[in-house]
Amino acid sequence: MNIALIAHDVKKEELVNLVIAYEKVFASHTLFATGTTGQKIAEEAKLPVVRLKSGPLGGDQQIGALVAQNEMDAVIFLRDPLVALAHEPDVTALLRLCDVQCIPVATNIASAELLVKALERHDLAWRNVVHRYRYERRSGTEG
Ligand SMILES: O=C(CO)COP(=O)(O)O
Repeated sequence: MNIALIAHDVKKEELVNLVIAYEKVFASHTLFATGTTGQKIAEEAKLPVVRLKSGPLGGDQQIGALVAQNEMDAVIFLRDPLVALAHEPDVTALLRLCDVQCIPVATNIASAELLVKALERHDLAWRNVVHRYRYERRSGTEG
């Protein structure tokens, strides 16, 4: 599964701690993250992360593009609910695309933990069907 991890500055430590606490679960997936979040996860949780641009520089939009292409299976986005950000439109667009594609998205640590437990139980295994279908269409091997 492809999992996107994003956290605003006041929430980065919470997200890193979540990744460390559920390291075994996260280690069995491909992790994507916005720039600074990804750097912290790589350094502190010692897991490989595909790092995209920093959120304010377009990283949220890059993850949004992956969601739009149905390539992202879950998004954990720990937002700071108490400040307005210059790139708020990018944040809103990403969350909207998750709703468009019906991609599970957690925006606080409580729902993030439920999502990780669902991953641990393989509740999202049906997404492999989506990936296989996309692969077959690309390679022209569909039946
Ligand atoms: O701003 C962000 C998401 O909107 C997060 O970006 P960084 O991970 O680069 O701090």
